[in-house]
Order: sequence, then structure tokens, then C-alpha cells
Amino acid sequence: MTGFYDDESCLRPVAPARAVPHSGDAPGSGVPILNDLSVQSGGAIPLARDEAPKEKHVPVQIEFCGVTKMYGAVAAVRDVSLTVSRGEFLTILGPSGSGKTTALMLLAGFVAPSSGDILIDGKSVAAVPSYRRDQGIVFQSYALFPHLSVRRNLEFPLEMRGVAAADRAGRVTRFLDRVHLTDFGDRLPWQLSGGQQQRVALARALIADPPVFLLDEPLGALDRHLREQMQDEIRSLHKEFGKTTICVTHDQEEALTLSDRIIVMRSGRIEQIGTPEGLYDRPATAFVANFLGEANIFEDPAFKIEADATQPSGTLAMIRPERIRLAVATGPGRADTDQRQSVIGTVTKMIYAGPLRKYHVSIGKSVLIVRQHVASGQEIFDRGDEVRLDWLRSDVRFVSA
Ligand SMILES: Nc1ncnc2c1ncn2[C@@H]1O[C@H](COP(=O)(O)OP(=O)(O)OP(=O)(O)O)[C@@H](O)[C@H]1O
Repeated sequence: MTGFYDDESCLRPVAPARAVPHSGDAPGSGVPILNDLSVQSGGAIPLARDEAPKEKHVPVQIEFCGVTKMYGAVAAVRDVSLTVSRGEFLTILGPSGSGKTTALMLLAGFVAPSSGDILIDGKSVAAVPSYRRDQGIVFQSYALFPHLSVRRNLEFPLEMRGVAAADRAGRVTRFLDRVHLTDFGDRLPWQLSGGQQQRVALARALIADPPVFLLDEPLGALDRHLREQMQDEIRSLHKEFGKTTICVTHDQEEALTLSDRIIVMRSGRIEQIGTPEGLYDRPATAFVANFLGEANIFEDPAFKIEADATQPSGTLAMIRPERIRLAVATGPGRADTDQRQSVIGTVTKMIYAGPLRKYHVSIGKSVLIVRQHVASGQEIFDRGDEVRLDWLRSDVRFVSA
């Protein structure tokens, strides 16, 4: 198994099957019945489960143990092992074709592993069909029932679980209110905007109180402004309901904003797992560094890179563009020069991008990207200007090629 892990995943012995008490489960049916759907005034919508006192250590809820999915000769997912804690927001990030959706569909039960196993609450779900896995799923296409009103769309998962009509109505009203669609209950999905449809899809996935919430490119169809609004909505729903959430996206910013941890996938494998800050600030490979944002990676630098740490063999030095400062080449040096490396270069390009300016600066045959957030009184440079670049030696990272 390759990759960089910040947890021990399935390399540790698998715990014996742990039955998680679901107070409302219909005996033997595998289909939970909600037992507390009363409408309360104000506050969070009451949840039928997950109300047990918080445990000191957060237990593992989902485990992938050496999971591989082959499509003919193509390994969509290869030997993936990972653990997800209860209540965690985990994002699977990667380029097109890296296996993100397949990993999510394996968890949802829409596809079966070719080898390996998936455990939920310590039990293998190999023999559990998708409709019995009790997961709320939101697809990029929303997948709302086009012939049903918004209200009926929300009622559907409750009806499937045998919730009485009177309880259904109250809960639907509460959820409509929660996603700011109180006045839209009688509309059909096509009579809503994309963002409104997405909110219906989120509410429908949560309304039956599933312990696990799966999001497949949930904001992919929305424009930037709406995407940011919906990121806030998803964050606040996660905070309010505390569901274990697995989200697939190819949008780095979305992953960095929403997640407790991110998995970066590449060619079906996990390249690295970590917290957003950990991955962005300390990528293990050039692939992760580049995928999570812009990076200056020095393959053959025109000058010697100084760093606080010793460069491990086989690695490349890397520095993020926003860590580099620009100043007039002939200007006075900085106060903390003992902690900084400073080089002189020539601006070859300046790109204006609203709140920031991006510069390309050549130093011999090396070209560095520098990103400067616009601030009042800041010096602005243009093509041909000679500039002094400097950065903290402690901001230099080393990544595998
Ligand atoms: N049903 C299938 N039959 C054959 N190959 C498949 C099937 N589903 C996925 N694949 C292949 O498996 C690999 C991973 O696909 P997957 O859809 O999981 O990637 P992804 O990272 O979600 O991509 P995207 O971001 O484009 O949705 C790809 O090479 C894809 O062509």
C-alpha cells in the first residue's frame, strides 16, 4: 500500500462487531423507524438518534479495509484503507478519474468491492444492499422526484421508513423552514432555482436522520456565488446535526473549507490524508502540493534554496506563492533577514485578479509565482521591474516528486 496516512486505518486489528443501539430500528428489518419526530419550537430539529451522551474518544464509524474495485483491467479504486470517525466531515478530493465517486459508491453500496471489505460500526456491509445502509445521499444532479412537490419529496424517505403521516407533516415543515424554503413546499422541483433544488436535496437526505451523510459533488452545478452560500449551508447543517459526512469533490477550495480531513486520491489510490491545513501547508508529494493550490516547486533551481530543515534525498523544495514577499529591488532590507532568504528577480508577468495580484518573477532560468493580496499603500510592480523576493526559511517545504 502506498500513500501517506495520518491515522492507522485498517492496519490495526478490526474490532469485533459493535452493535450500535438504534432505538427506533424495526426489529429484523434493518430499516430504522424514527421515534422522535415531534415539532419543537425553536432550536435544532430533534433527532431520533445520536442523542447518547458524547463519548470522550470519538469512535470509528466507517472503515475501508484494503478495498479494490476493478472494472475489467481498470482499477478504479486500489487497496484503499481508511477510517472515518463518528461526526467527522471527510472529503475525497482528486482529479477526474482518480476514483472518488467509485469510493463513495462502494460505501453507498451501489457497487461492490472486488476485494477488501467495508465496515460500518464495526460490521461488514458486504452483504447489506444500498437501501438498507441507512445513508442520506445527495447527488450533483439532485435526483429529486420531478413529479412530486418539494413537500412530497421530503416526505418520501419518512414514508419509506413507516413514519406516521401526522409526524411526517410536522417534520417536513421544520426541515422546509430549516433550509429556507417554507414558501416553496407546493412547487415541483423544476420550478425551483439550482440552489433551491440543492437545498431540497440536502433536506431530503437529512430528514430521516441517517447516521451517515454522503455528498457526491454536491455543489458542482452551482455558480461560484451560490456555491459559497451552499458551502456555508452545508457547514452549518454539519455543525447542527453532527452527521458523519463523506463528500466527493474535485474543488480544492470546497474541500479546504468544509472538511475536518481530506483524502487526496490519485489513480485509484490514496495519495495523502490529512487536515486541510496539514495538507495545504505540509503536502507530502508534488502532486498534492499542486492539487491543493499553486506551488513553486524547484526541480532545478537557479539559486541555492535555504531552509531550516535538511532536505531529504529524493525530494524537491517547495514554497507557496503567498509566502513570498515582493519589494523594490533597491529598497532597504527587512528587519528579520536572518530568518529569510532574499533573491533579486525580474517581473515577467502581472495578473490582476481583484483582491490579489499574481506575479511571475524570473530569477535566472527559474520562474517563481508570487501572490500578493491587495493592501492599501502596497507597491505595485509591472513587467520588467526588478524586485526583491524574500521568504522565511521555515516556510520552505520538501515534497516527493
Ligand atoms: N462503471 C464503470 N465501468 C468501467 N469503468 C469505470 C466505471 N466507473 C468508473 N470507471 C473508471 O474508473 C475510474 C475512476 O472513476 P471514478 O468515476 O470513480 O472517478 P472520479 O474521480 O469520480 O472522476 P470524476 O471526477 O470525473 O467523476 C475511471 O478510470 C473510470 O473510467
